[in-house]
Amino acid sequence: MLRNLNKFVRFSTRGFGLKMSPLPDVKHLPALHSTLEQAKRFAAYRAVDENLDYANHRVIGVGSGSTVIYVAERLGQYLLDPQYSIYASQFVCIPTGFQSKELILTNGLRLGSVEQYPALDIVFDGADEVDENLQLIKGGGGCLFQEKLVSTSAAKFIVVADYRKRSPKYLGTNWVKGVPIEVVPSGYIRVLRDLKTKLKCKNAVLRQGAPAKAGPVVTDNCNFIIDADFGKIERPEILHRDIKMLVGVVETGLFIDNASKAYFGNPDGSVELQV
Ligand SMILES: O=C(CO)[C@H](O)[C@H](O)COP(=O)(O)O
Repeated sequence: MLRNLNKFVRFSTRGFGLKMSPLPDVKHLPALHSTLEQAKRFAAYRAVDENLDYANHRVIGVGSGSTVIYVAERLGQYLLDPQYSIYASQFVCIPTGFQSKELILTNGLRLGSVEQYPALDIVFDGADEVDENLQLIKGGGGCLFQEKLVSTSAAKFIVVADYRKRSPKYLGTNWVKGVPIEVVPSGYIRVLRDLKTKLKCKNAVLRQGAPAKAGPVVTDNCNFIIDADFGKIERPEILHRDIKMLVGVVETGLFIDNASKAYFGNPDGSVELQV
C-alpha cells in the first residue's frame, strides 16, 4: 500500500518538476549566516512540526515577516517528502500580504485567498512582542489588517518568533516603536490628534517609507500606518478597544486573545514554548 502511494506521489509530482527529498532533520541543518536567523528557523520548523496535522489540516495561513520565511520553507519540505506529499499537495495556503503570497508560491505551495477560504485550520505568523498572557503587538512589518483578518479566522494561531520578542511582563517593554495602527489615509491627521488628546498617547507618528520610498508607508490595503507609543501597556484589551473606537482606524496591532501558542527560538538552538 505504502509502496503504491509512494509510486503515485513520484508519478504525480514529476509532472510539476518537483524533486522529492525527505523532510530535513532539524538536528542536521546547514548553518545560516547568523545565530539569530538560526533561532528563527528553529522556532518556525518546530512550530510547524508540532502543530501541523498534515493528514487533516487543509487551509493554512502563512503570515508575514522574517521568521515566517522558515514556516513556508518547512511547509514546502513536506510537499517534497514522499511520505507527506500526498497530504501536503492538498494544502491551500492563505497569505497575509504580498510578501507571504510570494513565500507560498516560491515554496511550491498552493495559493488561496481568505475570501475563498474564510475558515482556516491553522495560521503561523510572527510577532513584534508577546506578553506573559500571550497578547501580542504585531504590524511592525506593515501587514497588520490582513494579518488580523487571517489569524482571527483560524482555529489555531501559532506564533513563531526569536527570543527578543518575549516580553518580561507587559507589551511595550521590548517593542518600543509604538503600537502599529492601520488608518484610512484621509483620516490620519484626525487619528494622530485623537491619539494624543483623547487617549493620552506619549507620541504618535505616521510611519515613513524612507529611504525606500519618499512619503508614508502604504499597506497592502492602500492604508497608512501610525506608530503610537503608550509606554508599557498593562491592559492591552482596553487600549485596543479605545483605539478601535477612533474614527479613521481600520485595525490595531494589538492582537488580543488570538494566539494559541508561541515558539521562541534561542541562539543556542533551543526553542521555548509559551501557552
Ligand atoms: O507583524 C508582522 C508584520 O506586520 C511580523 O509578523 C512581525 O513584525 C514579526 O516579524 P519578524 O518575524 O521579522 O520578526
